[in-house]
Amino acid sequence: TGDQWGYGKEDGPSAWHINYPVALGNRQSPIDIVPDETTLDRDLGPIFLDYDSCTSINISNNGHSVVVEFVDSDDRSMIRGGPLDNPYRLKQFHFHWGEKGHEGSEHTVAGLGYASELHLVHWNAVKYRSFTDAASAPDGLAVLGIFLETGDDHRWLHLITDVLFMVKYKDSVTDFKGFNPKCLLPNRLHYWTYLGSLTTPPLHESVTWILLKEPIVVSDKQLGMFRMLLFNGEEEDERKKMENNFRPPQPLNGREVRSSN
Ligand SMILES: NS(=O)(=O)c1ccc(S(=O)(=O)c2ccccc2)s1
Ligand SMILES: [Zn+2]
Repeated sequence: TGDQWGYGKEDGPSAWHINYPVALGNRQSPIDIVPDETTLDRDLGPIFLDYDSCTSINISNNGHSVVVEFVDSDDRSMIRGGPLDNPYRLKQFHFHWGEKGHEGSEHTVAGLGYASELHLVHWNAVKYRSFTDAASAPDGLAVLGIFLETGDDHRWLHLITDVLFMVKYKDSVTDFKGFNPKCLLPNRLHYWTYLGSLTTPPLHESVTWILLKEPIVVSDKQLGMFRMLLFNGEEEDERKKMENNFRPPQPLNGREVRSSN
């Protein structure tokens, strides 16, 4: 089946173009954000996150990351404003991270990576009738990216790290209800935005990226819990720690990166 990609030497980002030629496209993600080269756009309004009625369903290990899924059959958890012409529905969030003491974010800022990056994936349910249809449309997805840097314990991240042992193996899933991702936002919602793609196969060029400038702080210990996860399934002999599940920055190809104030 198509899902034979990974982050190793043989199946990693440099090989993805073989099965996913769009990997060599002109609006690929992530990118290096160079703040001095972004365009301050005064017409860019604030983003609004209406997550108060959000309904988380489960948390799972898909062999590439740990994913929390949400009910997206109505407009109960939305992102709107900023660069978006429509409100977009929250579908899932997941993380990317490195190995102990090394970088792990996907986007970089002036060449510097963060320890990890959280992606909240939303889809345009106004224009498209399903997530799948939206996922391959140029204005189908909006991903809110939040950088994680290491420091003190994050007061709410333990709600996630406490259950990671339940999803240690690929294709494991467990109930995860009542989690509101609002608790993972930084204080200020200033952002950069640009048109890009999924950062994993199928690499669809369907994402309006909204990257918050202010990182959240998590502890090394909390981030270390993510590395207890495995890329492989329980039935496999090999035990590969899930870490370094990030794609490196891709060519900007002349794209504009806009900055809210
Ligand atoms: N890292 S990222 O936020 O860019 C990202 C990669 C894959 C997804 S998806 O699982 O939503 C998805 C979306 C469309 C097709 C298949 C999976 S989101
Ligand atoms: Zn991601």
